[in-house]
Amino acid sequence: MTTQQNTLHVDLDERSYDIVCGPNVLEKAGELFAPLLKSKRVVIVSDSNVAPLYLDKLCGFLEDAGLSCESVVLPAGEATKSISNFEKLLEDILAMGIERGTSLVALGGGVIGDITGFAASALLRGIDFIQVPTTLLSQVDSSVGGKTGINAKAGKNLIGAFHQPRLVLIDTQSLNSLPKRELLAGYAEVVKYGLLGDAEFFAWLEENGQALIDGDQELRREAILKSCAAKANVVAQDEKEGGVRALLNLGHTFGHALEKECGYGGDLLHGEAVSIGMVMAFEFCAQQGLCAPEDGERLKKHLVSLGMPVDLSSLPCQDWTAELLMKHMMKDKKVKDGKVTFVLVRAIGEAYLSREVEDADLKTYLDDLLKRSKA
Ligand SMILES: NC(=O)c1ccc[n+]([C@@H]2O[C@H](COP(=O)([O-])OP(=O)(O)OC[C@H]3O[C@@H](n4cnc5c(N)ncnc54)[C@H](O)[C@@H]3O)[C@@H](O)[C@H]2O)c1
Ligand SMILES: O=C(O)C(=O)C[C@@H](O)[C@H](O)[C@H](O)COP(=O)(O)O
Ligand SMILES: [Zn+2]
Repeated sequence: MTTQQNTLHVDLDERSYDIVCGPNVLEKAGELFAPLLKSKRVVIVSDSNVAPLYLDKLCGFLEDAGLSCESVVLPAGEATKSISNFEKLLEDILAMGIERGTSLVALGGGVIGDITGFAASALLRGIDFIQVPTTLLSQVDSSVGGKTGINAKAGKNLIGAFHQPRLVLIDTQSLNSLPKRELLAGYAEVVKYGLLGDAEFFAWLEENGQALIDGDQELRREAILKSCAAKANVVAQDEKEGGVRALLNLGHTFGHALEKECGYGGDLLHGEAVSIGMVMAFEFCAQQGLCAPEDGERLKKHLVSLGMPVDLSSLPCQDWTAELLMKHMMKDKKVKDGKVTFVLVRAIGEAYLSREVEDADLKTYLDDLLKRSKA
């Protein structure tokens, strides 16, 4: 069995950690976790889809290395990132009688990573956790960087903490069981790295995206490593999003507003919202004369060629208005003195932050978009 593995490093002083990526690296969980743990005890948090596939395997590898393994399994899906599920998760873990040396392990996608990391940040005033991401989205984005949290009635990810993992273990083989819709949703965050600062990577994705989605293991590994390296570099410069880290939010101010409006029940996945949100960012910039319209068209063409959503017309949730979406955008964590910080684009590979967007211009764009999507 191949275990060709690569290691990247997230450089954050005493909170630094490795990202270990490769096929079948799950088998190495015991030897990789053991030196990092403060005690031999780990609690694995997973979801109802992932647990039947990988929980026993992971536990087995940990037990082979002399570690003890308990688990909590949450329902699958975005709705799990709620205050009530968070409360239940904390109570369930506390009922196990954990100590400060106990570590949590997030085994699953971004939902499990986000809620588990947040639980780790809060339990006993902070315990360690390890990320074992099993979706493309979580392998290229959510497992790295320490943003943890849950959704609130007011909006997406509004309750949380920065809490870095001790290790990210990416077994690229786990993507073989991932449904195609989820793979494509994760691919949106891969495309994001090209758009925000690496036009060459975007061109590489235009060339290789289809084969990657179709299952080429080597291309997947390359794209995951490239994405993680880009994210690690940004996070090392700006751990708590005082500046440059906000670029990782390209497409998210629009995307999170759409997610909030669709509810968190699976009608619109996070990555799908990001796909549409990035196209909206390019369209808005083209309308404002900030970016050539051809760049947005090129982006759309690539996303459409893979079967990804690029506009609102296909979505089952359709009750939105420009005012409603703008109200949701005002809940964005990048709002300062009542103004949203937007991630805008000059071209593919050239994103920048702006607080100059006028409400009237945004409303004109959204009104026009909504009219087009209902036509
Ligand atoms: N913290 C961050 O920096 C960050 C970054 C990006 C996204 N996010 C968050 O991540 C979440 C989305 O993550 P996601 O797209 O991974 O969704 P997810 O965690 O809901 O996983 C998607 C679906 O795939 C299933 N699944 C996971 N791994 C599988 C596998 N290997 N085989 C079969 N099924 C599998 C899950 O059970 C779920 O049904 C959102 O809440 C988003 O806000 C956070
Ligand atoms: O890590 C970051 O920083 C990101 O913005 C990555 C995003 O892909 C991710 O969706 C993140 O959770 C959004 O952050 P938020 O602060 O807008 O909730
Ligand atoms: Zn995202």
